[in-house]
Amino acid sequence: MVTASAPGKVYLFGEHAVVYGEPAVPCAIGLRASVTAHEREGGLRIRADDLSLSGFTVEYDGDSNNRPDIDAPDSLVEAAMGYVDEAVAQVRDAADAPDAGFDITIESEIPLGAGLGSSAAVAAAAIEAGTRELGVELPSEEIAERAYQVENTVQNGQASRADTFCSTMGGAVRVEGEDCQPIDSPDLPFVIGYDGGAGDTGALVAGVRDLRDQYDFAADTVEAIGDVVRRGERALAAENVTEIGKLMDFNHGLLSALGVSSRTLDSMVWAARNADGLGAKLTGAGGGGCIVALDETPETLTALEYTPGCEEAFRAELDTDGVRVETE
Ligand SMILES: Nc1ncnc2c1ncn2[C@@H]1O[C@H](COP(=O)(O)OP(=O)(O)O)[C@@H](O)[C@H]1O
Ligand SMILES: C[C@@](O)(CCOP(=O)(O)O)CC(=O)O
Ligand SMILES: [Mg+2]
Repeated sequence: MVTASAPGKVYLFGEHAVVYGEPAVPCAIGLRASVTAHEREGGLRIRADDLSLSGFTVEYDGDSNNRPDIDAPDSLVEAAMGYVDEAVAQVRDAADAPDAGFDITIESEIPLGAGLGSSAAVAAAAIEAGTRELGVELPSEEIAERAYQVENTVQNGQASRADTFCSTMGGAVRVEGEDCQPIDSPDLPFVIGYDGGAGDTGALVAGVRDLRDQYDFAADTVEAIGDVVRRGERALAAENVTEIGKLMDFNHGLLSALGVSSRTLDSMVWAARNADGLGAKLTGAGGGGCIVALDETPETLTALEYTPGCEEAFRAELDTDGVRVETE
């Protein structure tokens, strides 16, 4: 039996635009997902008590015609189980063990569908745990690449390597197309606001793609996000936190223009701005979930706690530890 864990992340800059080849800078944070894999005689049994479908436990054999019998719409169940299914497919492929069966248990501190990269963390941790359980040790680059394949399949061929590379490597990273690099970052005073909601990553990515196809100015907006990221990288290298904050504000405006913000995400961003934080933006796919702000003082955290629609506000730190084996 092997347990592996991987961190969630916030996007300092560049989500959505990264899907179209612009650069992005996500940063791993100290909230983790843990996956335990135990080899069994064929089939798959998955226990995922943190999964938001009313804490169900499912048992099924991995046959797509034989879905778990639970009281939730099929599309929701399929989207929810997709990441684990695909991660197990990657494990079987990597270990050249097409018939390997597993008991998988997932425990996670990362809110689901909230822009903190729970899917990437679950995928990376599941691939590490599953392959180790079969006696195969993958280099971290391969775990990242296989976790990306998981996201790309579940998001219908519309994913970037940003979340999965960040979760696998830890720390701050820069991703542009296939070019993925760890980068230096000062300790940034992240404050996260969470509205208790979730967005559907695949649908939000598809919405931006449609806008981009329909309007030149939407395509220009995606490119403008790329420009913000390039300026952001320079600010990060210069450890100019004030400039990083200003660019985060700009990045949020552009994401809003692309239709991926929401009333509560906007309220939380404005609460952070009114509290004189250094900058704030939604993180991840959007639609609902989390914003990330920068503030060294307690003001933003307090303001978010009093913002209608904000369910939880907390500080987070850059976590330099990527995917790791916890017990073997
Ligand atoms: N604790 C968990 N247990 C099982 N699956 C999980 C867990 N956390 C995340 N997942 C998977 O990740 C999906 C959410 O990923 P996504 O929509 O990309 O949002 P995000 O990555 O922003 O959290 C869930 O539907 C589920 O498939
Ligand atoms: C919108 C996107 O750029 C990030 C999605 O992040 P998350 O799954 O919401 O944490 C999609 C991607 O890069 O695959
Ligand atoms: Mg995700």
